[in-house]
Amino acid sequence: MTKSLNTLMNVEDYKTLVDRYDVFLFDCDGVIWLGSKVIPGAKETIEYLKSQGKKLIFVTNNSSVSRAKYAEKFQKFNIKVEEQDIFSSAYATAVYLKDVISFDMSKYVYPIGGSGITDELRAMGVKVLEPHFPTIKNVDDVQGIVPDPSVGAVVVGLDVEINYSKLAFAHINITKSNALFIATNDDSTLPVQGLTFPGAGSLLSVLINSTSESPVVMGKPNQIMFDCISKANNLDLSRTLMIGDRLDTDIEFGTRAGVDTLLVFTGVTDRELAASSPISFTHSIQSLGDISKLAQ
Ligand SMILES: O=C(O)[C@H](O)[C@H](O)COP(=O)(O)O
Ligand SMILES: [Mg+2]
Repeated sequence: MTKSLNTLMNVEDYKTLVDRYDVFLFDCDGVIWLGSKVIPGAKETIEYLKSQGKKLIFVTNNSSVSRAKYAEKFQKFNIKVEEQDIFSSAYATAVYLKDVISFDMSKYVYPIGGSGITDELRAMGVKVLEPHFPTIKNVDDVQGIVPDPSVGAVVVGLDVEINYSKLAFAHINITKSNALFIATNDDSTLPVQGLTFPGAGSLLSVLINSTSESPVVMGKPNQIMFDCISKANNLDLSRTLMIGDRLDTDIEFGTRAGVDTLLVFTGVTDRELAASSPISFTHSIQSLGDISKLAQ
């Protein structure tokens, strides 16, 4: 017997949902947008929830840009979101280094990923290493990549410009410089318009395999992300809802935090996967945009 998807079907269901919660935690990729395309109705739903006095917080595992750049991305869709209401895995990484493990700030972090990691680390006073190794063109050049004792941590996130030199430098510092091995997130895939591509977790698997080390992972479903949110917001967990498209990150994140969850089918999860997965969720809905029917 396949499990019930508890799908919200009509405006009565949507109204009951909206009245039930005061705080809405939104995943971004696959819920609000797919790459550069906003999900139809998502903007209107966000505006409707704001008009109802709800607290909206955005929680993304995507470390490619900073919270400030995400606020600009929302603005591009004409959605006004304050930077302090956006929590990303890159920000959680910076908090972890500075406030959780008291990272040796005389050391550098070597980042594999987008500007989000560099910007958030630097904003927290963490030094970021500018790559100074050769981009190697053949296997004989690889000895030009040597451990750098000033590297105290390697941080790995989604990097659309990944290459062997970056992986080799990260590998040699994790294995020879005793550098901490940290991942912003380990999502296996990245949802784009109707497709999925290799995610941060798939890139990460190269280094997990080569170093035989397991990274400390910052993003959903891990506690550090929720600690960042609850430190900045006084949440009533019984009136908080986590909305996401991925079962093993978003839904698991909400469940571990003790809040209800709403699964959407506009990202990486379809009904078949949801029905067969052992991961349970409180409600499901085809799209976040459906809730905007309450505004009509
Ligand atoms: O590969 C990745 O990094 C993830 O697919 C992507 O970042 C997920 O972002 P989210 O759905 O948490 O906004
Ligand atoms: Mg997502």
